[in-house]
Amino acid sequence: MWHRECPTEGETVNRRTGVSGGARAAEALRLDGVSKAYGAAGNTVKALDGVDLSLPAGSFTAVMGPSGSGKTTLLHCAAGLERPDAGRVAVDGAEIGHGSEAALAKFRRDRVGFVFQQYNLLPILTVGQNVVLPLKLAGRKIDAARVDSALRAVGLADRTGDLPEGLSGGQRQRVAIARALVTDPGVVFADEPTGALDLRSAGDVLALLRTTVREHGTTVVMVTHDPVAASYADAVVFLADGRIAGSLVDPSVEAVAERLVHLGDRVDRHHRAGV
Ligand SMILES: Nc1ncnc2c1ncn2[C@@H]1O[C@H](COP(=O)(O)OP(=O)(O)OP(=O)(O)O)[C@@H](O)[C@H]1O
Repeated sequence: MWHRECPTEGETVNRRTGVSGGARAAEALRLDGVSKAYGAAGNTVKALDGVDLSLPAGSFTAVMGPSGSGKTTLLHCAAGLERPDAGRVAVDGAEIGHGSEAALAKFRRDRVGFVFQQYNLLPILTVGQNVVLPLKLAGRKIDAARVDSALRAVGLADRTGDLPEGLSGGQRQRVAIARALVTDPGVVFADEPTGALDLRSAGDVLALLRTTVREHGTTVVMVTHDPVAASYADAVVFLADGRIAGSLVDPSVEAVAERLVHLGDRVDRHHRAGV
């Protein structure tokens, strides 16, 4: 979809953990003709309409668009949380198949990380236990050094034994980022990760995501409504009416805001015209 210097095959292999083995694809995420509709026959909403997208490994992409344009549906289909009606999705070179729910769950556990607006930490587990959870669920070896390294990366190594309730919103989101990173996923999907945070904590979380991409070669795809949040990304992909409506590389806040206004105009015109 957009281009920047793309690492060669295998170059990003576990740069974060320094663990060798298992080449990483140069293309972190690929969608070909992905469509998804909701509702019963005769009353369907086309949430995604033939979306093609290709994102390089080690990139930070924001997905933006008017309300109802399909951002969350795109994220869910790309992350294997929902099955598209048509088209193909590949994460880190592996296609999400048409297998069972269990196969889809395994795909998610092995290949993707999630960061949600409301953090989704388990309140009865400590910070360390929350971060270790994806490794446990994936049946992987519980590597204390890996958990420690993920918590150090987000600046919370000294809070391992604390419960989430003792942390601020920004700190909880940083724990959620550590939890997303601990399995070294092909792509981290973040849905409005700063939506519940004050400006300063939001800035910290966005800077952390950007550092993770820059220094560790992680690939991040973030849905946001906020042009300031989007300006932290390498590129913005715009959606309108379930279709890709353009992209912006090295986005400034002003350029993003301007595009959004025009997308809104376009959607209004479509609706007025009954399209
Ligand atoms: N589970 C569902 N059942 C029915 N319709 C749905 C469902 N999920 C999404 N839709 C519809 O699909 C379209 C796209 O929704 P989606 O949530 O992907 O948009 P969005 O861009 O993320 O919106 P927002 O910015 O408001 O969160 C909307 O018209 C929405 O009403």
